[in-house]
Amino acid sequence: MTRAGPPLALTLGEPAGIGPDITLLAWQRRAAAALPAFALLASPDLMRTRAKALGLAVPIETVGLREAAAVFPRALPVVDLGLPVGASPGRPDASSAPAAIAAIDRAVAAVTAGEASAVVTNPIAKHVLYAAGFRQPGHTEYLAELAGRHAGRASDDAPPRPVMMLWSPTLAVVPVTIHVPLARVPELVTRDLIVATGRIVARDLVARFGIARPRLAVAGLDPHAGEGGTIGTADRDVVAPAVAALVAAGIAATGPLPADTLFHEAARKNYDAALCMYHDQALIPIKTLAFHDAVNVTLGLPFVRTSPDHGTAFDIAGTGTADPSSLIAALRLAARLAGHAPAGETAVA
Ligand SMILES: NC(=O)C1=CN([C@@H]2O[C@H](COP(=O)(O)OP(=O)(O)OC[C@H]3O[C@@H](n4cnc5c(N)ncnc54)[C@H](O)[C@@H]3O)[C@@H](O)[C@H]2O)C=CC1
Ligand SMILES: NCC(=O)COP(=O)(O)O
Repeated sequence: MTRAGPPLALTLGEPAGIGPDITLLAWQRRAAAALPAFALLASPDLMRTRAKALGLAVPIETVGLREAAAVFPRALPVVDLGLPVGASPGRPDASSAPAAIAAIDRAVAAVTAGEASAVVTNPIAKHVLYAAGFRQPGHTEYLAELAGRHAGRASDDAPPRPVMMLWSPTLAVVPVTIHVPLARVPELVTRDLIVATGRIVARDLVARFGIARPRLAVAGLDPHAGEGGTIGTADRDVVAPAVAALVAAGIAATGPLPADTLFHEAARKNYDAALCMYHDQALIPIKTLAFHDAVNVTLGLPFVRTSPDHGTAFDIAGTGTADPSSLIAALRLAARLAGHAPAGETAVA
């Protein structure tokens, strides 16, 4: 259960959602799940109130990041952000948005300074943060912005390009476009975007996941991958040239492949990750096959970030029915990708 090195930094997320619930439940299962030490960046009062409401006997200690790993075996270590958190379960309140954002900021500062080994985020409600002025579509893009800000102190490099991957032992998928309206997907799916995304995925599958020669399956955009240009031309004119460019770059990419037959059991044996053209093309299959095992991993960052695959689940927050499995998987995967696997576990692939 214990691990060497600094703790994982776990963010507050949306306090009216199930983030506090699954955090308490994950800590309770720390021994059975062989969890690495983590520190929650949140309000200790919020966590005490939620633990009481759920009837969970979870001791909560307010700590600094340096003490978190030592405290973790006996109590849930919480780093107090010192910001008000007023939302109650199932009733999001924009006044909590600054605390949710501050937790992400603090987690990135900690991992950049070596005080945390990786960032694990609890789910945020995007519309709540948008209402409070948050300008990025989600964590994925905001983490890249923060990484760029930290790097910017030392270099003039462009901010990193973040790539969302949903990973599970059963399937890994990458949405090439993420939180955009479906109507805009055809204009946003460009050859350059597919190639840049594929290159980052291939690089990080080698570097972080230890897959020597990753195989990428690239889904077509249109039905039957365009049926040779007779059901749309995007697959012939955009996706196929992108796959050719990836192959020319030495990456084992195939496609465009019809998306409707890409995810059945036999097909999944042919690739390590599927590049999909839009959010639901990627997330529907993995959430159907592996809702409680899948983890959201951001590739392309200079640090490790994982998250549960699900959202805030306002409908069940504070009821005691939230399942912490995906958060547990996210904590375990973060430790493994950061090179701090619990004893006996090293490989990810
Ligand atoms: N990484 C992140 O920050 C993410 C945030 N979201 C946000 O979550 C909010 C709600 O999104 P929805 O589409 O409703 O998806 P959701 O994942 O929050 O909920 C969908 C359904 O799954 C159930 N569910 C989710 N997680 C569960 C768990 N751990 N145990 C048991 N049941 C669970 C919920 O009760 C609900 O019925 C949105 O505002 C969205 O922006 C969504 C996905 C990821
Ligand atoms: N649907 C996935 C999702 O919303 C996760 O987004 P992010 O906050 O991790 O960028």
